[in-house]
Amino acid sequence: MNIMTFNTNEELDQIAAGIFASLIQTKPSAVLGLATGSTPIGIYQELIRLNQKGYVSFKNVRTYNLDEYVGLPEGHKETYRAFMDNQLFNHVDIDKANTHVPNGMADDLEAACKEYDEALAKESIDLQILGIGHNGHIAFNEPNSQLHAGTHIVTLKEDTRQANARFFNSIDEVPTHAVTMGIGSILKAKMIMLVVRGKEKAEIVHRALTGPVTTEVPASLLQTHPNVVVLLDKEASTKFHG
Ligand SMILES: N[C@@H]1[C@@H](O)[C@H](O)[C@@H](COP(=O)(O)O)O[C@@H]1O
Repeated sequence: MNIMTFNTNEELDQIAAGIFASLIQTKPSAVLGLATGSTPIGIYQELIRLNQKGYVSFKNVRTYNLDEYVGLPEGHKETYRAFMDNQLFNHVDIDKANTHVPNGMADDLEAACKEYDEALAKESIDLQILGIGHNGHIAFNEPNSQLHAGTHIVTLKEDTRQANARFFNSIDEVPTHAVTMGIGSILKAKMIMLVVRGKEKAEIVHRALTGPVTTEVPASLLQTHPNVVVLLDKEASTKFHG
């Protein structure tokens, strides 16, 4: 596992976006696994800049997002579809038909999960970007005695809802459920980029990457993947330097 620490968020964003850009330059029809949350925003901004300057084109790129809230109405600004449109897709030359976000509004959510898995089964994600939750979750795979391999519906933990409440008017508006890609699909990606920022994540990222591999810390499963690059800001990296 390759762990890199950056003094500034700008440097982290540039290197991370550079890894995406060089993949797309060598493989214009690359398949990207994308994430939401505050962590990837700076990286997406850098990708927008590279796209607008003509260094990289998303014309033939296909994307699959990790997760989506259940029950938010279409167009709600906190749906992960709206997040992706606003933070990346609306600003680059990607064909929206090539962008995929799990459907959290389907009448039959189980069928929608199955459909997402069928689409994923036909693809091979070249590069998957991940953030980490305060409790060690990746996507919305919450700590548990067992984890799911495929796309499934999850009940969000209270601490996850609290952490995400900052994007809503109040905690009561934060959905109680989500649809998430499973750990199996995430680990199938050819390369995984885990990005972690901030001192409040220093402990959990250290535990996930150096502690026991356990479903109680879903990100610890990344230790079993052969090609993970970890990008940390200074504050998130403190436990690695003693
Ligand atoms: N489902 C998302 C995750 O994919 C994300 O990695 C995590 C961390 O979010 P942030 O980057 O805002 O700290 O929270 C959310 O719950």
